[in-house]
Amino acid sequence: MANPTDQRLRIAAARADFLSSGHAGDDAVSDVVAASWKRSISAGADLSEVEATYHNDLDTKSRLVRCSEPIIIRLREETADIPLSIALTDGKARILTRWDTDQLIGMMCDRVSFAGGFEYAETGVGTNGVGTVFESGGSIFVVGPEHIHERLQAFACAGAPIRDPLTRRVEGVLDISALTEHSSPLMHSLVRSAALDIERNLLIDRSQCQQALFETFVRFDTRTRNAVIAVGGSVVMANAMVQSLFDPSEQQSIHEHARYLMAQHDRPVDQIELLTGKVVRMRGARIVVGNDIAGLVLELRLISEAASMPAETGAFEDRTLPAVSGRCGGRGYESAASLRAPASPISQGHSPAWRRACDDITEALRYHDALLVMGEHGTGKFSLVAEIYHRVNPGGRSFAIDAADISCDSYVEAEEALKATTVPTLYIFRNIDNLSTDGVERLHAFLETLADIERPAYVAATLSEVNLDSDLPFHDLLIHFQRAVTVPPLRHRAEDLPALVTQVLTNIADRRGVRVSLAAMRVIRCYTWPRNFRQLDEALRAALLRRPVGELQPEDLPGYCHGSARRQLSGIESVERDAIVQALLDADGNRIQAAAALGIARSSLYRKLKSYGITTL
Ligand SMILES: Nc1ncnc2c1ncn2[C@@H]1O[C@H](COP(=O)(O)OP(=O)(O)OP(=O)(O)O)[C@@H](O)[C@H]1O
Repeated sequence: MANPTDQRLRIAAARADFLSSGHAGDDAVSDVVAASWKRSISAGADLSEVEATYHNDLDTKSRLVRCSEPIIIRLREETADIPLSIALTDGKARILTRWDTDQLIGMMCDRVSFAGGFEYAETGVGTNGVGTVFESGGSIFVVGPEHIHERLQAFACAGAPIRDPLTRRVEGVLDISALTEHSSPLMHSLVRSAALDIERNLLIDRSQCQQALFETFVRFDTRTRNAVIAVGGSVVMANAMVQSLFDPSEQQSIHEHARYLMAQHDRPVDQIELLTGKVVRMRGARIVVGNDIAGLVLELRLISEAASMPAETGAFEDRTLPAVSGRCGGRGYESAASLRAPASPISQGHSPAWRRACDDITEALRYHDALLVMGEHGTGKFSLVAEIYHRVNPGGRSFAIDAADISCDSYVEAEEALKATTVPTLYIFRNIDNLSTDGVERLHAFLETLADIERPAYVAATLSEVNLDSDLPFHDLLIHFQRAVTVPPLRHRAEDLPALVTQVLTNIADRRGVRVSLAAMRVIRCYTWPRNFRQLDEALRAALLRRPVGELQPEDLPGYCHGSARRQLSGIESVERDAIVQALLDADGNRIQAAAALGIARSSLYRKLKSYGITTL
């Protein structure tokens, strides 16, 4: 066996050859290292400057950190005599925590930005004990000149992937780094066995979540004769009463609604009407383990067997969308002709959360309660309130006033005109979370005047739920409202989606014979639609440009529909995701061909597919 110094000299020579000729030589370095050098160079890594990007949005209290901590503490104790740095990264090669057994190695690591918050992906830093693990999918020991980057050559780094025990997805990397003169091949074994121990802890933690869910389910089940369900992750449990009271499609709707409640902040208490007319009251508990929501256990009471569905037709014949929309900015008022009414009533829909929102809005308008309508952008908050109002008050009028208009000077004039209306009128203030302090004061004064005048006035305001936890000025207005309703996002209306797609298609391609194929509908169902109706509308319009008549296919839909990434993608990421979707479509879904066409390693392609949530191709 060659001594370590000779071996490092051979590697240094191979690296120099590679940099001048592009070939890694025959056997001085392993195939994994040679492939990493090639990737690093083609990614354009600068070999003289460490380009580790800094991130300040890391989750340092994650399940991974929690499960890793005891193992890392043990590792630190076992290696206390050797100058080492032990680092843990998240699933994007970003360093979450680093522990040093010696000050000097800590300082050396700081100098090359191997520290909390920095990203050690191959694209920025070249071959290393973190990024190369993500690219190769396996553990690695990178010593001295095997680092393609000059400034990392003083180090020896052993890295091992930490996989989720059930999905096998790489959740992070455990890395042990030392100066080359202090390194030993044992570092590689140490890091692998510690990573396995962390995986074991992840498994125990997951089963703790399931255990907590199961125990709460059993507790509920023993203290009641009612139906009880538990949902969490991929688990669904139900007692015998659920089976005898509800058929499979009703159970499906209940599960869907339970998952919706799980994502809400309020106590899980609700009453819903199922498609079959059964009215179900649900009340339960959210199970939290550490920072994670493990699931929801609900006790279900059947309130009535076949309550009639709220009238959706008939009374709707003379429905008009907002009769008048107030606009200011020098243009005075204009008719709401631009607010195009969908071909059929918006309030039609069978998802329990949607039915619930419709019923609550109807009730609030009947009782003249000032109403806050919350939900994501584009869920149809405004259109729904306007539609229900015109159904409840067939002769009534409505004014829609946007936050931006309240903040502008000509609002004073608009305000006077609004107050002069004598017929029953609904005032809908849109997106009040966007109001400035000045706008809030104006609206506050207007709402106070409205409360004093003696004529039928209805008030509703829309806002985006994400801003509820903020300290934005609109909070001062909340005293004017008696009721709050949440309009669910499209992704929580799975059973309504086919009808909604048809509705949007009818709006935009009225008389053309256009349908959506089953495969395209599958893609639409899988996507999360963060901008809801507006995005669905855009996606279907884009699809119609590709196929103006006939049956829309998956490939007609924009690239992003093929992913389910929940996070907001940057501009570059969106371009990359679209290129990947196109390459996969061109290659008929063949990953090897698509990777070759894109010029990236197959492992990189798989990683990107996961990161962008591309699953339907
Ligand atoms: N059921 C539906 N079918 C078809 N189109 C709909 C439906 N509901 C809403 N839309 C359309 O979706 C778009 C967004 O609706 P709306 O403005 O009512 O949503 P919003 O939640 O108030 O949005 P924002 O929060 O962004 O103000 C509108 O163009 C509207 O016509």
